[in-house]
Amino acid sequence: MSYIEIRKLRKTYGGGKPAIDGIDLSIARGEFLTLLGSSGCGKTTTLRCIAGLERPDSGEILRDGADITYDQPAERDMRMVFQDYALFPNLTIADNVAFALHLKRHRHKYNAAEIKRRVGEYLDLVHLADHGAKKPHQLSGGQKQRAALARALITEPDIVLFDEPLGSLDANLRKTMQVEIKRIHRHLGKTFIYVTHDQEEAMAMSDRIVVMNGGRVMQAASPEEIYSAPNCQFVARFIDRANVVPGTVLSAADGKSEVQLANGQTLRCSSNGIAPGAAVGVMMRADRITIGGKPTNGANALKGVLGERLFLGAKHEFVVELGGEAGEINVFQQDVPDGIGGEIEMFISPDDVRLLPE
Ligand SMILES: Nc1ncnc2c1ncn2[C@@H]1O[C@H](COP(=O)(O)OP(=O)(O)OP(=O)(O)O)[C@@H](O)[C@H]1O
Repeated sequence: MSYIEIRKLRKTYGGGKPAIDGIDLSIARGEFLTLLGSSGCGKTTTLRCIAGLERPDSGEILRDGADITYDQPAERDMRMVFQDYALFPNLTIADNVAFALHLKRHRHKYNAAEIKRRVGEYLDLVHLADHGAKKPHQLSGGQKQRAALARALITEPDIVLFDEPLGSLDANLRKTMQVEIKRIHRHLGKTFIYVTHDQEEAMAMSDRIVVMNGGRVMQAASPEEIYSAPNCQFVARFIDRANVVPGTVLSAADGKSEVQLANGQTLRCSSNGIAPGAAVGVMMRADRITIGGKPTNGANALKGVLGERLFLGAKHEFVVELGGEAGEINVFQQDVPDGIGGEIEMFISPDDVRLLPE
């Protein structure tokens, strides 16, 4: 039995379409789980139902097998970290962090000396030891989010919920805070449930990612699996904009297939259980395709016309026109091949060609 079990959770606001439409999820104790999807897909609603801030219409949420679906938020031993920090502007950072320890349900556990010691410990954990006496307006965005994190962690909740906590920080600070949150997760070993629309952030931080769309779970798997073995075209495209070219399966035997792309070229790949004759999306990650050079043993060859080149720093992104209904694909490569505007040859291993059902 997993730690948190969510079954057929549904929530509709007003009379419209369901915000979440039958969410099933199992979450292990100590896991770092990320709900990932574009705006409006139901991530925040799912998180708020787990926190008890929203009442689902139906379905259930179990914790260690006990039904907590309609428990009050304060009874859940969970704390939430929000994008806008929600710090009290008139209190010092130390008093903000200490705040929860003064609440009725925690008050009996701590005397003044213990509160001071704990506040010091948690300010230290988030690298704010020297900022306890300041007011929130004297801190940067990243420091405010660290203070909010310390405030959430100080009561040692079993589950910490994050709703786009880094959404208002610039790109560099986001990266630093991602590393910090990951470090704190490893250090504390608590269950972290994290919401973001940023797939890079989800990939970098999570033990497991739940890709959501239209109020439903599309795939729940490790970042590696979501990246290399998406279960549908939506997930493939959502994660790092995979190339998905229309094609038809020509043959399938012994787990191996041949697929014809919409421009007539054929590729070898694994069959992924899809029968001959089926229309499929053929996924090829941009970083698994090589333009030019010598093919490795058994690689597929593919022809196209080399188009735009975008310099991305560590690599280039090339747009290659495959022709006909096959459209364009993107290829990541460090070096710049000859022949922009001309026909080129590309190579991809059969293991890197994945068939996805229509
Ligand atoms: N309080 C509310 N009243 C009415 N509709 C709501 C409310 N909260 C969310 N919704 C709607 O429910 C759907 C899911 O919203 P939700 O906030 O869960 O999505 P999200 O994936 O977290 O999106 P975002 O990243 O934009 O926050 C959306 O269509 C949204 O407009």
